[in-house]
Amino acid sequence: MRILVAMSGGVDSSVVAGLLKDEGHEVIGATLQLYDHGQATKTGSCCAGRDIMDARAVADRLGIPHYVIDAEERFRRSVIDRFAESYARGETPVPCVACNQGVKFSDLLGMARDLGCEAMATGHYVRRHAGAEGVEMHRPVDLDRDQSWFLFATTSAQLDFLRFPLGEMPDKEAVRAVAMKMGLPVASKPDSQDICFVPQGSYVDLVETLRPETLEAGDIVDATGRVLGRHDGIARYTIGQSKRLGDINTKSAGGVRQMVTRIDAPARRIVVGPRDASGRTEFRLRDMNWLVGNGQAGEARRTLRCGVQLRAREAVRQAWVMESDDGQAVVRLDEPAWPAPGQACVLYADTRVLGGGFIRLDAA
Ligand SMILES: Nc1ncnc2c1ncn2[C@@H]1O[C@H](COP(=O)(O)OP(=O)(O)OP(=O)(O)O)[C@@H](O)[C@H]1O
Repeated sequence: MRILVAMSGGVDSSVVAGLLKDEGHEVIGATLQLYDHGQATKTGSCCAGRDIMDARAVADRLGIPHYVIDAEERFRRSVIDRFAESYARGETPVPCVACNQGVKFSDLLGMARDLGCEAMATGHYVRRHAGAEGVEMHRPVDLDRDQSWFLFATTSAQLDFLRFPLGEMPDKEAVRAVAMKMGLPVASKPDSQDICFVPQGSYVDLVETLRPETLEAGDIVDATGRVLGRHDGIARYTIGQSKRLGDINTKSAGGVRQMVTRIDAPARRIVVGPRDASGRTEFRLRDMNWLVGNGQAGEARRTLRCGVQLRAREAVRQAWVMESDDGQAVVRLDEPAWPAPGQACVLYADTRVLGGGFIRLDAA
């Protein structure tokens, strides 16, 4: 079949292109130019200028056509700006979900269809296979590389069209070995970093440029509003954090350890509370995407007993999840946890992704 491969210039998607070519498919490579390469001098990021050249070199080596698509404006609006705005609301954003939905699985997927492709493949580590109800999404074999949490918003229609050949790979070494065997020029290239558009760990600089108020100092208060100390910008904090609280925790040596329980963005305040008393068992999800049940009009709303994962690298917790109005859901955890608004809550049944949504802690 004719298949478009989303090529980042990294090892993973290069191997995907090679594997599909070897299987006899008509492979077309496409790389998104996601931001200004004049400013993007970092290495190891998925979208720096160097990576476009790498993707082209791999395509040449494989003898496949390769397109470069200017998605800079789209990426800036739907990923980078929203990332900063989310911090300004006191949230902890997940930009990779916005990128998958707002760029890769929209613009690029549309281009694949326009080119007459029957599928689009990426180097994401996730498995997709046919089940009784239709196509299912599962965690990959290599759980260390699991990207299913970042892909929860993939719709059933998108999933139908997508392919993730690396989901069955045992580990990254095996992927590199394939790259080596195929003679791909990127076989030894370092892995990309967590957030492609920020240099190593300094998302704060970017957020400060776009929304300076999120890095202004403010008060750290307890639940009653009593001032306990000062912070250096709400964008540096997330719910459940106990670092960066100054001497609040050392002062109370012998006392109860404090952690962030709420980020009050309008008042620029960080609210803290004792760990054991501040967890919550109930919260809401917005923008739900369901990959289970048909959800047609007239069907009963979904109520699931399942596992939920509240952060990218966190253990699964047991919960009830009840579908509610307007694409929302209510989560009721067995044990208290510290969900952060803006993060994803992904629903699992063993390895299968049942759906997910974004955490909201406000009452609405
Ligand atoms: N700039 C881009 N253009 C086209 N596709 C991309 C781009 N960046 C990422 N992708 C696609 O999304 C997948 C997952 O991206 P991610 O940033 O997680 O990269 P990765 O897991 O390090 O993979 P790789 O080794 O291919 O960079 C990639 O394997 C690729 O298929």
